[in-house]
Amino acid sequence: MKALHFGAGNIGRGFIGKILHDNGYSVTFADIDAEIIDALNEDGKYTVHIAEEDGETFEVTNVAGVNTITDDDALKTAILEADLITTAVGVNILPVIAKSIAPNLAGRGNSPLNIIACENAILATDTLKAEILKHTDELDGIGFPNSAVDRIVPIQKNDNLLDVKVEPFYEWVIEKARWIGDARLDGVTYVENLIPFIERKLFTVNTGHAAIAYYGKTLGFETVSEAMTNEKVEAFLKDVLNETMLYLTSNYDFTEAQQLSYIEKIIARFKNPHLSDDLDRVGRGVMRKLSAGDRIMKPLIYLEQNNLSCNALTELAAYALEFNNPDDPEVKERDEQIAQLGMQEFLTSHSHLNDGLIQKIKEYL
Ligand SMILES: NC(=O)C1=CN([C@@H]2O[C@H](COP(=O)(O)OP(=O)(O)OC[C@H]3O[C@@H](n4cnc5c(N)ncnc54)[C@H](O)[C@@H]3O)[C@@H](O)[C@H]2O)C=CC1
Ligand SMILES: O=P(O)(O)OC[C@H]1O[C@](O)(CO)[C@@H](O)[C@@H]1O
Repeated sequence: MKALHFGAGNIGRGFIGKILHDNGYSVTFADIDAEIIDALNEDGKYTVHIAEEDGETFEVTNVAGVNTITDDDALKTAILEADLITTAVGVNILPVIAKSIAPNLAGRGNSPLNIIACENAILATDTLKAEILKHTDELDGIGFPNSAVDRIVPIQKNDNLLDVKVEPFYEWVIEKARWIGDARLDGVTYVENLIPFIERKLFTVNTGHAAIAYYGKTLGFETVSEAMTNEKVEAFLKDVLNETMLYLTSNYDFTEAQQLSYIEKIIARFKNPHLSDDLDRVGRGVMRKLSAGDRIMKPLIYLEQNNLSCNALTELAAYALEFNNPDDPEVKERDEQIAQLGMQEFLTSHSHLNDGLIQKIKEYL
């Protein structure tokens, strides 16, 4: 069985690649990073290290690379032969990936193919499919299940370029009804209704992480585990997660007790001393994280509209507006837009906030 995975980065190698390998797939990674692609082709394998006391290591073998900029023919072959295509490139890159995939779908045989976007966004596979449909309508026999992926894999530098250190926990949830074919993946949970799982993950793990990153930076911390030693950071994190719990328990069947237990496990993951995760990585892509459907604004808008408590999320929005990382191009974009439009118009057009909420955020700035 053959899989083609776009994005040979942290999640690609440390999570998706490992699961696919464990399921007997040979995995071809497609990426623009020539160094990584060359290393994959030279070594044909890499090692995944589990970040815990006496953590195990796992060899991921039978891997190869395709350079999406220079290897058109190899990319076409990989798409034609694939039983499964996955991505972990960043949701903003999906339109670019769609352009690489679409023209190569014609000519596939009748064997089942599933295409899955593994990004931190709600229904990212739908986004990818809509982009592919802009270039082709030959999608017969292709499944497009949405999915939710959860495993913390920090940016890292290892002696071997391909090796990757990951936290022990992982969860990959896939929409059952849209999966084509009988061959299911082990290590993956298939569900009828994915939305509650995606939102629970996005508005707990990712909103929580954003709270640590954006508030932790204001206190001078550099990494998540460092920031989590500070009582004020942990208290703020819990306030934020109590508010997203209100959102989640109001919209889905999760009980408060279930959500509190989920939160407790996630806070323990954030405290993992064997992982060094930069606050700058966790806060990256600030325009995306300030957008209306993402981890801060979606629960905030709902809670405010329903007169539910949302002070901590309001404060978090203010920290996100002040987050400073000169290496994040979206920080520059945010600042340019705020300078051009003014804060009021920026939050109205980009984050879809009403005047009352904007006023409350301004009180924290
Ligand atoms: N790192 C983490 O802990 C988690 C990340 N995610 C999500 O997974 C996705 C990837 O994140 P990471 O692996 O951390 O990022 P990363 O930056 O380590 O990897 C992304 C890879 O995509 C490649 N890429 C960029 N443009 C491309 C293109 N046009 N064609 C092919 N490859 C291209 C990059 O060269 C890079 O190797 C993001 O959507 C992120 O939100 C989800 C869960 C956990
Ligand atoms: O990858 P994004 O969406 O920029 O956000 C970083 C977040 O994603 C993760 O990498 C994994 O869920 C978290 O570590 C963090 O909350």
